[in-house]
Amino acid sequence: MTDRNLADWHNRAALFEQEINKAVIGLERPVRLVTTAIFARGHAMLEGDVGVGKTTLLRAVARGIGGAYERIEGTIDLMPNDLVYHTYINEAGKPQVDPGPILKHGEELSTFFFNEVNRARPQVHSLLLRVMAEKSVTAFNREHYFPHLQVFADRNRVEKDETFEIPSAARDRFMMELKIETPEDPALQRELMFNPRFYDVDALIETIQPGILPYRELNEISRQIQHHIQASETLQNYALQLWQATRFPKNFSIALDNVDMDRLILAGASARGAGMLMRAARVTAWLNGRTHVLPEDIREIFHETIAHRVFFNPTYELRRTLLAEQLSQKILQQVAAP
Ligand SMILES: Nc1ncnc2c1ncn2[C@@H]1O[C@H](COP(=O)(O)OP(=O)(O)OP(=O)(O)O)[C@@H](O)[C@H]1O
Repeated sequence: MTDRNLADWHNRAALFEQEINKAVIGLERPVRLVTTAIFARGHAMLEGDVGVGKTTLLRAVARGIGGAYERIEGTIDLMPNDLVYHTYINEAGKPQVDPGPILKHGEELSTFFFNEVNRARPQVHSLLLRVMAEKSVTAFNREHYFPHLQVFADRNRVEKDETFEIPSAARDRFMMELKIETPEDPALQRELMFNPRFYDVDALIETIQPGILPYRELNEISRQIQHHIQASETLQNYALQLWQATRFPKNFSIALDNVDMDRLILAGASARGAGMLMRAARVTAWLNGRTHVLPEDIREIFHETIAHRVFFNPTYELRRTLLAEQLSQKILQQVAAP
């Protein structure tokens, strides 16, 4: 792949973001983060209330990259097999087995949206984990591969009844956790409320130019970006310090109000998490038009790639969202950028 190719992909990425921002409004930052995850080939957890545009965003993404899109609802009675196949009585009155949402598009599956993932049972989470990590499942006596698959999940954060928290290991496999919120700008709120364009999602998605980022080429372009975008030794030292600060915040004089810093952290970010931080930072540098990562590229994606990997003592877990935000902020404040 040549520099010209990368430059061409850079233009395509800009067009892609522009098109997605036509379908969902006021979500420029989440759209940038999702674009980053796409080029870093990472899965993402979306956090947001109902009806804030998550499905619209992901359908727009699927149209922008091409390939097949599937969405599944997490429910308490969902079984792992429901993802793989479904059985029913066909018109001839005979039992029939059809491939389920994961299998039915084969290698064309590019975007899989697991809505309300915390309503599904742990057995379902473990299947999802395997699909995310290995991009394959075993079914009908053979292995099925999904080399272009990217998983997006959404966690219902309003209702906690009958929910199953995603285990730490599963959360670590998500490259990012990002917030999707209703825009605060009154002009955008007026648009969403009164412009009929936003009432019909199917028509809205149709307006997006299809296949701007051909999904079959994303793995290769992602590899090229990781090789092409440099991280100097000084930058590496900075990134290492940030990682250490998630493990031993006290060593960096990080203190949060009303928190015993000796007890806050059960485990800091994993090595996988630290690697994902740099993968995302390289893509951010590339999207920002650079050939070298700068501290600001890391800072741009630090919270979304790292906060969900830091495990708090159970006494602090209840206040996780707030504490995680404060911790990220303090780390970025206290670790001196070169
Ligand atoms: N920021 C936004 N930009 C464009 N449309 C939006 C936005 N927020 C909400 N909508 C509109 O609100 C409706 C619901 O959006 P959508 O189905 O994408 O939400 P959701 O977050 O996936 O909700 P749920 O979790 O209930 O499925 C759609 O008609 C969508 O066009």
